[in-house]
Amino acid sequence: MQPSTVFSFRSNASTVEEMDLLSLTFRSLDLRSNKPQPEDFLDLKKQNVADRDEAWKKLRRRSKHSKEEPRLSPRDDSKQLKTIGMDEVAWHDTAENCWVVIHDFVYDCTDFLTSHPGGSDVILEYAGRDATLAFIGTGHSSMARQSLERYLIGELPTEERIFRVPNGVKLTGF
Ligand code: HEM
Repeated sequence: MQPSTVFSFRSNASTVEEMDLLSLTFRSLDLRSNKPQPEDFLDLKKQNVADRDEAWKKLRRRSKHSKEEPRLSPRDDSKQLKTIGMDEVAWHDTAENCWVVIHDFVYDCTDFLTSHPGGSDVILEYAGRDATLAFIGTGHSSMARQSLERYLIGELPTEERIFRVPNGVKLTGF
């Protein structure tokens, strides 16, 4: 029997668009991809709740039959990652010392800041904080997602995670 997991998430999203971005984040994780496809956005723009439900169901069916291996960064699951809490991450919030959290993994992007194609400012805005939604929302390529691995230094403790739980991605209510 699968152990049950309590999943809670608090969000500051107040508009429909923000909520959509939020649910897309979860949805894309549910589909085992870090990046929602353009057609997913089109489907979700539908205002009618019944239409939306149908769109979700279609996406679910697609993910069920997908041959793609489930994978969130990092690739090498056997690598023992250091556990780093948000209280520690928060101290690294400057251009000289810049950590961000994406999908519950902690990245030190200090050396990458000046070479980031999107500029250093956009990352610095999230220095010492969770940058998952921003990272997904700006539509990074698979190359960009892979390059994250180079900066990986740890992961959040289980109780602080939003996106990953010990038995895999656990998302409900969507
Ligand atoms: C360590 C984390 C990050 C890595 C490794 C990374 C990597 C990259 C890469 C490789 C690109 C080139 C385009 C692509 O391949 O998708 C890119 C573009 C971009 N990134 Fe990031 N990124 C990171 C974090 C962020 C964050 C937190 C934001 C916040 C908003 C952001 C915003 C952007 C934007 C706006 C572009 C587009 C630049 C353009 O096309 O002019 N990135 N990033």
